[in-house]
Amino acid sequence: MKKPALERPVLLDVQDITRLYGPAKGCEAIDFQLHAGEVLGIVGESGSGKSTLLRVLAGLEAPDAGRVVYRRHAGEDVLDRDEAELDLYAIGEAQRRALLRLEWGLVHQNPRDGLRMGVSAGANIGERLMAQGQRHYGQLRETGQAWMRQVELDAGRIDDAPRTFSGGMQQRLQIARTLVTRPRLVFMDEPTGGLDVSVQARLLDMLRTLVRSLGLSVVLVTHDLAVARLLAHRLMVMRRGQVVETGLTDQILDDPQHEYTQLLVSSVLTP
Ligand SMILES: Nc1ncnc2c1ncn2[C@@H]1O[C@H](COP(=O)(O)OP(=O)(O)OP(=O)(O)O)[C@@H](O)[C@H]1O
Repeated sequence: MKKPALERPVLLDVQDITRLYGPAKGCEAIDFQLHAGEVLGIVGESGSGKSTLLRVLAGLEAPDAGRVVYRRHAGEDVLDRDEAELDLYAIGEAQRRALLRLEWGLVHQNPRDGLRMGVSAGANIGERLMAQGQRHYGQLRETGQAWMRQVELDAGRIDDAPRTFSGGMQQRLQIARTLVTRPRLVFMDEPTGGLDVSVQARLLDMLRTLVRSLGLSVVLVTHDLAVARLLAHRLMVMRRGQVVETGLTDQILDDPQHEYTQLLVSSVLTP
């Protein structure tokens, strides 16, 4: 049987991260650890600092203070102990970019930010594999089609450009493009935001299946508590740049302790 996530090794160690644009604007003194195979949901109302924190964690924006440490070989064969820990903003820009390309994945809210709209769906999926060194055209195409089926897209449209796809289809393609390389760590920013409710529900269902079957380690930002409930093992509630409460998802949503969390939860339950 699989170990519960909290007993597994730490993959990401976030230490006292601060990135402020002004008082209470951004994120302040954030500390947490993400374990391998765990989905951590960061929730809070608009402007609470979720996306700022995610950008810092995902290597896109340096913090004013604090460290983001990635334990690369957590739980696996450690071949190179020297490289077991990477301090995200102490390593060079080139190494950070390589990490993002080869070992991490990022799903943006808007698929346009994560896809190349003018090249084919197949090329979008194949590109990250090629960055990992795969060159065999037939295999890239086969993997592309297999992933299109996995995210419930018509594999016959592999040569079509994503700009000819609907918003929901584009988001599926972005997910396929991100997951095809089997990233060890995935960041998601409102992955179902901006879509129709019915499209959202199907996408969420698919995401949940993928997250479970691949045993993904995910940091998920969402303002939608239903999304958090369905995907996350653990939640971190943010308000005005600070964490006000953390805990197991069911505990937080069924028995919120902080006044702000109580308000968030009750605002969803009250019609
Ligand atoms: N690049 C920036 N320059 C100046 N202020 C910023 C910048 N990015 C974010 N902010 C401010 O920081 C605060 C937190 O924004 P952030 O986008 O992190 O919140 P959020 O919780 O993700 O909200 P939303 O769900 O609306 O995206 C907001 O007041 C925002 O205006």
